Amino acid sequence: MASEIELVDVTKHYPGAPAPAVESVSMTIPAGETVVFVGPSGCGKTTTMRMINRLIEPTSGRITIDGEDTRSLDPDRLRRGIGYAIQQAGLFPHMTVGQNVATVPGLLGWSRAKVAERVDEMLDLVGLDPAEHRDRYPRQLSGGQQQRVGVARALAADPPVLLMDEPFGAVDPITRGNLQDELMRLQAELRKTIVFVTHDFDEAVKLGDRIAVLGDRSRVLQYDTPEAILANPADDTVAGFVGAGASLKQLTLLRVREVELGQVTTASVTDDAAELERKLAGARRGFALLLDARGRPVSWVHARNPRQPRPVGDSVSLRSTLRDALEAILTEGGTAVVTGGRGEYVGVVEIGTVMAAVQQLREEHTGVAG
Ligand SMILES: Nc1ncnc2c1ncn2[C@@H]1O[C@H](COP(=O)(O)OP(=O)(O)OP(=O)(O)O)[C@@H](O)[C@H]1O
Repeated sequence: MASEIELVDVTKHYPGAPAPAVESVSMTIPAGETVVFVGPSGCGKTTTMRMINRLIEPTSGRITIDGEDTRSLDPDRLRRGIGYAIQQAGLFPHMTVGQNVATVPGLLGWSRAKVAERVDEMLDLVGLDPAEHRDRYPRQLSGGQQQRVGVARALAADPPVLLMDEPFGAVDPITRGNLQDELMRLQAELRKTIVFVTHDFDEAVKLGDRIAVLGDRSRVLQYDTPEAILANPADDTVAGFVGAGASLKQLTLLRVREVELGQVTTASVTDDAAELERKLAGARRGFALLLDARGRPVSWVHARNPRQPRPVGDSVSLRSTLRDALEAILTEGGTAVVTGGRGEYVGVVEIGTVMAAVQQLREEHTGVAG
């Protein structure tokens, strides 16, 4: 279940402030997509997001959820239908993890049994063992675990919309990466409409189906897919925000399975010396990849020096990103070996393939934007 959100000419002018914090923002957030608001500090991301659940009342303009004007709804009722997760989880410190997750179901008057069942289901969903964590207090959890509980609480009443304001801002980079992966896994299953605020463009690229790059007063500088924004930033401000390394970031969006794999000559570890020599003589580039009896890559062998094979180091799978493939190409000396589901050799990626993929993305998106 997911809902479309529409903002029409939405403005927020805080009382006494010389200028509006958000001015005349219009955008449609499609049902079931993750839209990331990204922009510099103070540009109005949080204000824009909080107007959706009316934690902040717009000064003017209209916000609808599935066509229904949010002003026509009771604010408390509206908020119970919208999950909300914030930086440092915002858990109630004097309540247990279980009680925190149970907040909205409790307000909605669910039976005790149904609430208890839901709490365990949610903790499980975010990767926390319910028996172990249910009765702890937030201070007894790590930062990353607290964020997980924050996400579990936001999802507890199965809301069609989820607002997330820098939810992973306060944890170390590795935990942050793990939490991002978890959110992507959850979203692939749940398909909520998620509005996610961050000032980290890389996080936006990773999580967003679309990114809204916001400028001063939440002006929408560009609203598009990560691929399109990386390939073709709308203006210099967006380009500055995309930052250095746009091509490398593009490579994180492409998977090895999406490009055409090359092939190298292969031989088997069970081949005798004569057979190996014959194969090497026929090898176009003077080397072959040795596979074990189950077809898994073992080592490289050169015609020049067939008795001294070099073990295959870094290989990638079909699910790996092209950025991982590039890393393997660089460490392996020109060719990344690609393996399938059972670790078997399926092909190779070479530098030309990677360059062609980036080039093609650029051409596609220049075409669209022009
Ligand atoms: N309650 C308030 N009263 C007056 N001004 C406010 C209030 N809340 C925010 N502002 C101002 O509105 C502007 C936008 O703030 P907002 O928090 O929406 O930006 P943001 O993009 O989310 O920033 P950050 O990334 O730093 O969290 C800022 O100039 C801020 O000072």
